[in-house]
Amino acid sequence: MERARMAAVNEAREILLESAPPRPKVERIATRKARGRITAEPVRARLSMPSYPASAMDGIAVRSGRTQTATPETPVSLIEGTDFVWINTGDPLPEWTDAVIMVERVHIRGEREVAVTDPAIPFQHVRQIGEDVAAGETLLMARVRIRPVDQASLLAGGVREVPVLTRPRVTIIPTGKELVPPEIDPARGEIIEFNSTLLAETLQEWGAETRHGGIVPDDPDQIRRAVETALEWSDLVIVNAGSSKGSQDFVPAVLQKMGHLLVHGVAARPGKPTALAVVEGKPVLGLPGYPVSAHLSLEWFAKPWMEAWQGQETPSGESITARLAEPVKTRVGAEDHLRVRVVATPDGGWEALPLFRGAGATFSLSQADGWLRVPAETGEWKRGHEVSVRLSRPSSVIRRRLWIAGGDDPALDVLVSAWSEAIGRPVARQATGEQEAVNRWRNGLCVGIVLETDAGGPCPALPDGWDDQPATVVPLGEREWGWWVQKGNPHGITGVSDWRRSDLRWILPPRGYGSRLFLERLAARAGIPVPDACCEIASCLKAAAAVSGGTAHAAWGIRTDLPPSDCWFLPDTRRSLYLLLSPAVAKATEGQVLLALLRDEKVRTALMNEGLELSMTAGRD
Ligand SMILES: Nc1nc2c(c(=O)[nH]1)N[C@H]1C(S)=C(S)[C@@H](COP(=O)(O)OP(=O)(O)OC[C@H]3O[C@@H](n4cnc5c(N)ncnc54)[C@H](O)[C@@H]3O)O[C@H]1N2
Ligand code: MOO
Repeated sequence: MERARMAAVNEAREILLESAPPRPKVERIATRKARGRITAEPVRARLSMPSYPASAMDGIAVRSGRTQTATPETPVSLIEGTDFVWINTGDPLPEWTDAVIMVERVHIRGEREVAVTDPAIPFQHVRQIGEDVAAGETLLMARVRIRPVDQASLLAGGVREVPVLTRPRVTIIPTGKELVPPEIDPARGEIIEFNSTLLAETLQEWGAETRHGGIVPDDPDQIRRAVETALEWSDLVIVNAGSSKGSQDFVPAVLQKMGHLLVHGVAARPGKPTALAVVEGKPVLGLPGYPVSAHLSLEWFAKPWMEAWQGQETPSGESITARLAEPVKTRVGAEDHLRVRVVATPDGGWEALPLFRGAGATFSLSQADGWLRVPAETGEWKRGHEVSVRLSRPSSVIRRRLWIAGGDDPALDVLVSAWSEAIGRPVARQATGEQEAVNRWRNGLCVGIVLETDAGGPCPALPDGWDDQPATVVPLGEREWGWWVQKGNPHGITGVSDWRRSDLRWILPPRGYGSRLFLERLAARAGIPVPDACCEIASCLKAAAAVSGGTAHAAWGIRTDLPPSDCWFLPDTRRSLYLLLSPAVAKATEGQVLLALLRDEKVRTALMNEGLELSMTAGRD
């Protein structure tokens, strides 16, 4: 097989557009169904609007000349039928009249007689024929994306059908023997097939018509047949997964045989194993299987191709300038695309927090606020470096969002969600270590932090707020902490004393987290070193899931009913949770609403169902 070149993303995009240029056709469709479609040619009005001289006000239609001498001192008397007729907004003007006087300025004199005290100007309050739209006027130019206001003006001009570009037809073929449709719960070794939904819905947002080509196993003949079938209907075909170097990755070779493989591999992470081909003059994109890689690759190649089809850009997210909350390290030689969460800073700026980089992390795509592109030649950016972030959510939504930082506790999602609903503002929770939470608080990057202490112990030290006032401390309640082990506790784990054993793997909270500091103190007291964690995980649900899958024998976490049923919880200790609210927010309505929610029976029950044993004083000052 001839080896296709590894190309820079920009270069690969140009090769694709040159080798498989889009060929849109024209169709006429009902104006009423044309929202979002692109005009194929200029569209002219067929009719004038209004099509007759119409009254713009409720009142009387008159001959303006009859009213010229009217003043408050010398009113002019008018007789119905001869000098005026009553008329309503939108009514046609009788031919012998040329002006309308509003009813508020008309003085009733008798049953058929009125008086006016101001002269009417010719054509006052009269909408002329074609005043809005004149027949023959160009209402829309070619290559305009039709909006509801455009549909209205087309219909006003009598244009019931409009010539538009056909929508590009795209078939998506997911490949992989491990894939099962989303309707089926996967068995071990199976994966829910969700990429085709991600790709199809995104393409539809950009204006494509999509079809699902059905899940195809990793078999060159079946992939080839699926592509052949798809090409009969489609303008563009996407084959998803099987584009890398595994023993089952047949897509590039199949495309090479069917047509011309233009590019295999782009200098970008994620998204590297992208294959671009032309078959029967149509583009066929082999997108990587990982969802983040597929999502990015779709943006790099399918989007510009669709933009070329439509002759215009697809509306896309804003770009902002943010400071990095952490240093970023990447390998030079390929551009990197990082998902980031964005936090508004008190000085009106933005901070960007890079998220987990795994290309399989679908959830982080949904959590992210935007993308950070690190150029191929950049290896490192320091904390505080100014970067450009392309947002995937409106900046106005991000700016209004309130943050709570601190250890991970799924019960808090109940509270945060109820709070967000009650105040009509987005609220987000960020799992961080204790020190990091306090730092974020001091820098005004969060309105509250959650800290834990020994049950019954004193309140946590009160860090000063960034406005140097003490925090409002809200005791939330107690939590049972312990070890998540495999069902039946086959390794007879009892707790910290087992840290001496060499046959066990442990998942511990990350360094600096309150729960980790607690374990470190426990170990020091018992004179045992903290073991090397096989992994450090902040989320107790993720930690328990990893234990159930056999990654580790035990994970430290809180009791909750949510983890997988094939895990057991061994209770160990009780810890208290405190919410520290910023002085400004505690005093404001937002804070008062939060305290009221903590007294609300429904919210209290929901929190207790999540395993948080609420303090009697939670929410009371
Ligand atoms: N030895 C190497 N291994 C890998 C390389 C490499 O260069 N050398 N590249 C890695 C990179 S980078 C990527 S990205 C992946 C992409 O590989 P494929 O395109 O061959 O995709 P698969 O291996 O078939 O799948 C990856 C992953 O994604 C899941 N998947 C696939 N399709 C779907 C779908 N429709 N919905 C949901 N999830 C899907 C699949 O089950 C796998 O878990 O290769 C690396 N390997
Ligand atoms: O390039 Mo792959 O797309 O990182 O995961």
